[in-house]
Amino acid sequence: MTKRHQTLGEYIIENQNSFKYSSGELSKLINALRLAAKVVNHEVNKAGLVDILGAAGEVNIQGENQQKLDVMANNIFIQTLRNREIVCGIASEEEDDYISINSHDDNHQNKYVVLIDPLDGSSNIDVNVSVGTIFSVYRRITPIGTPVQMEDFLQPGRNQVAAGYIVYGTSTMIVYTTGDGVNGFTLNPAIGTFYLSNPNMQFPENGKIYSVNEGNYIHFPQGVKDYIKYCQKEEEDRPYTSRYIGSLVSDFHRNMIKGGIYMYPKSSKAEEGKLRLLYECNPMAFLAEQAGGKASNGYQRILDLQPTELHQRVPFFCGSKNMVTKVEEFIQNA
Ligand SMILES: O=P(O)(O)OC[C@H]1O[C@](O)(COP(=O)(O)O)[C@@H](O)[C@@H]1O
Ligand SMILES: [Mg+2]
Ligand SMILES: [Mg+2]
Repeated sequence: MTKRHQTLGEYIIENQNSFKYSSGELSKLINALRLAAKVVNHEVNKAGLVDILGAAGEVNIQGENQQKLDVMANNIFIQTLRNREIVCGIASEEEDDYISINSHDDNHQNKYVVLIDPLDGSSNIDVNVSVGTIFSVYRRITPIGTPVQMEDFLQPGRNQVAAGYIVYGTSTMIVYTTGDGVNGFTLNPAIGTFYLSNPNMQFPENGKIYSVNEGNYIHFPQGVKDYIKYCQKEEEDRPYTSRYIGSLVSDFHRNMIKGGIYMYPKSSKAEEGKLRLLYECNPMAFLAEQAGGKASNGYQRILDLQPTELHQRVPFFCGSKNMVTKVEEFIQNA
């Protein structure tokens, strides 16, 4: 007799008291993200049938051509969080500036800010390869009763109270942490319910997979080049396998299950790399550490970096603890 998996709704209720600020608000917030995830999942699944593939015709603050699904996912997450009236501010990869949201009593009573990458892996949208959504949640640090400020968003990653991602792949999953381990829930599309499928997810300390866009190899710093050569060498448990989907969420998810490292280094083409600290690196770093893994910019723990801008980029090395330590050694000794 198969064990009935707990639903996400049941899990949220059962565990809300283990959250140190427990007041039910964070549970409402996770529930709102769950709803938005289902709506986006529905759109992603039928993307080829309706006119939501391709570019939207706008360029976002990153200088990237926004895809129609980037814009759609952005609108769905922002609208759903706004409607639930539990956040005082939202920042998104697809929005130039943060959005201030007032509580229904017009008195700025909401406590949480959310930072999102509404559609991660945009280059894979049109080619039916898995994509995702990434979210990061903080308690505001400016006084309740006043409008949200930029400093509420520019907090170091270690202050996150929740983080997670949704992967729209062969199955749709929501994977998140509230600082008490990482759990994965799979959507049963027939009934629209997420079930606990991957309790207490853990990064193996060592792995045999490295994920990096080797097309940029000649532009990488010497230490990174040396580490890639180390991964490819016929020696001990190597060579490792190269796997790169080109969607951070999907590469991270695979590496967390099988053991591996994801790297988006700086290069002579991109001084700070490509990934955004606030809504890509910080949430994935929080998840990684909660799952026994590690995340660094090559020199420093990602979660200890002090953000200075909403859309700043940082070099990113994340995954199995011993693999991240190894690449740091190569970078720092180069
Ligand atoms: O094509 P590249 O340069 O290898 O970049 C791929 C990386 O960029 C990203 O697509 C950036 O995220 P967005 O799609 O949200 O902009 C990551 O998901 C992925 O790992
Ligand atoms: Mg992204
Ligand atoms: Mg994106």
